[in-house]
Amino acid sequence: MTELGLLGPENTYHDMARQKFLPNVSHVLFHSFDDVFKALKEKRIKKALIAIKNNTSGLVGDNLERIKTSGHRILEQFELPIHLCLGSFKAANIESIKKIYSHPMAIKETKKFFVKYSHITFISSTSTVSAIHELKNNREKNSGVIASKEAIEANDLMLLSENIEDNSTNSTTFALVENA
Ligand SMILES: O=C(O)C(=O)Cc1ccccc1
Repeated sequence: MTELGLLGPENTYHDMARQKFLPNVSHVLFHSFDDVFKALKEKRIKKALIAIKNNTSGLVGDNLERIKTSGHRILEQFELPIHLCLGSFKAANIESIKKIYSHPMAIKETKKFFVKYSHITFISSTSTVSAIHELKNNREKNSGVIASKEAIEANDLMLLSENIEDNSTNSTTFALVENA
């Protein structure tokens, strides 16, 4: 059985938390929180690393509620500073961006930054890195993503703006959860 399951693909904030706090632990990356919870319930993974709350934007979906109602045990909690960046497929300036893909938490944590760009439509993805993949697959010129600098650079996108999080102390708490 694999030791740990978490939200992927490679270079999500979950993956960055894993690298920082649980390096050298065998792991498998899943496409959605639903898939992580399912694998934990079916005992395909021993533990899961799941984001539960952000210090300014509050709860991460219903993850904490799901952990509690499933009777899973929280073994440890880790806090990761979250710095968000704006990336695009082609060199562009922010004024030309019409559509932005990202995970709902990343969209929430940059709301103030985008207030003056009221023409932008936001589209939810299952993770910041899935958002990058959608953008790349569609080869969309006037679209952007909100993701980490690491994920934007690893996927060869243009970095348009760094540290766009509304709160400079932005951080997320990740729970290490065991199927109990
Ligand atoms: O989409 C990701 O990269 C995640 O790991 C989920 C997430 C998104 C934004 C802040 C914290 C976690």
